[in-house]
Amino acid sequence: MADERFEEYLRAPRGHRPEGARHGAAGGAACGDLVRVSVAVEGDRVADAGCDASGCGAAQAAASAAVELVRGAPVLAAGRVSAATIAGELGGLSPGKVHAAELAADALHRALGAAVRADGTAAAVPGRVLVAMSGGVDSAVAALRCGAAGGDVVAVTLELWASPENDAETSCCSASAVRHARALAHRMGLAHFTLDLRDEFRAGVVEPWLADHEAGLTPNPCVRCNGSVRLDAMLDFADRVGAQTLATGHYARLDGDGLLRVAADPAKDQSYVLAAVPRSSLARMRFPLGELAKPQVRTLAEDAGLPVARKPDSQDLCFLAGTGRAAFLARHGGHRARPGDIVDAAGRRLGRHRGHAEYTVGQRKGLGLGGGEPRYVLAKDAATNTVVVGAREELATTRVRLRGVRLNRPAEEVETVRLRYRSRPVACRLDGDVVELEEAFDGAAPGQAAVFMAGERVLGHATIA
Ligand SMILES: Nc1ncnc2c1ncn2[C@@H]1O[C@H](COP(=O)(O)OP(=O)(O)OP(=O)(O)O)[C@@H](O)[C@H]1O
Repeated sequence: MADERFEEYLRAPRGHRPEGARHGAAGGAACGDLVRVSVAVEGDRVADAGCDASGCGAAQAAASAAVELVRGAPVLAAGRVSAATIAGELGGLSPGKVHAAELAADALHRALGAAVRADGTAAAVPGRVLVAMSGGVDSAVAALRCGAAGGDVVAVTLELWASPENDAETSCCSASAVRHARALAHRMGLAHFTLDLRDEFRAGVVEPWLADHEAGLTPNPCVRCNGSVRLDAMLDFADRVGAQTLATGHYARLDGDGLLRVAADPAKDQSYVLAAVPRSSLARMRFPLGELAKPQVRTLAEDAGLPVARKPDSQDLCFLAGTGRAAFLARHGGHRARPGDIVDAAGRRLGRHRGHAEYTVGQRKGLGLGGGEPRYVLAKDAATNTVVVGAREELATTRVRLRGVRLNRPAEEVETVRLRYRSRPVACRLDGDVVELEEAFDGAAPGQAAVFMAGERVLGHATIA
């Protein structure tokens, strides 16, 4: 029986390209199998689907099975089709051939995500919530909590950046992070969609980050990404699957009047990196972890039997994982590490640096200046390619110039400012594009976000000039 179904799919491949379809591919030279799936979406259904595959018979049969499973189905049902569903449709696959079902699922989900993003429309369904699932424990528990609260949960994962040298787990055929997240969502019984935001992420986050480094700044790409790239894309996608709200695994809270508020667990608080999210977007967002501490989140995951309960937290910028900042700058920015002088505030030459972009204001280690008094980076001058260093006291500042000030409340209401992620708020007075600090702050770095607070509430943000 199993063989019959396999043979039937092999004999009659679903090999056409429907009009208006979006395409997704998986596989390639590295594994010898290539699967392409095409999906056309109208409203909230898969109007038509087709495929073409080359390589082993299993890949061809799996592609046709994937097509058969989604053709005419509601998009949410298509979002539940997993590699296991495809293998099941073929009557089961031997361990050596499961790879074919995984390729077909990857190609299907690339096509499906693109088609729903471009052409999907759905009436808002009360209680439906789109959950941003990265494959980590936080967003998985966010999804659990939405479900426990009666939500009709749909999951989405963004493919933001994939290159072999910084995604150590990238399989031969697909970004493994997306595949993990999909497997987790399916295990939780959720429909899952993949959004390919690689172009937007490169243009809107990575390129500006590279340019800011060249200009001698210390950018915070997460603030920019949340503020204008990934949340926008997911909110738009939420509309297309009938979800009125978007939940994430960020540690933050929302105030009664729609402003952002710090998380109950100060050690995990992420309100700083969400500070640039417009109020209109916040109105549609939910942060189900805002009242929880990380150990509680892990316990909830364990109780639910989630395999990611003990998964370590991500430590670095998502696109830097597995590679160093300097190597990334060199490879992607065409950044030529031009050595230059390390000088003191009076311009005296104290040593050489490897390239100013590799240093950050406030840095002490790695300056290679030998013994003596500890020295800190005070400033970087891209024009003269110098790094200025000095004693710790010289880092201290009480007046910070800003650009791009955005406020949700009058400036007079601002009580404190945070000048770096994870730094504590400093009492201040905001006056136009200058913030006067009531106590000195060490190492305000041009390019970082300044986040204005009143008590626990986030009132606005700017960039340190
Ligand atoms: N690639 C992605 N696709 C979809 N959502 C994402 C993605 N990356 C992050 N998110 C969302 O943003 C939240 C915060 O992202 P962050 O990078 O801080 O993850 P995290 O704290 O490691 O969370 P997690 O444990 O869920 O990975 C995540 O919990 C998730 O909701």
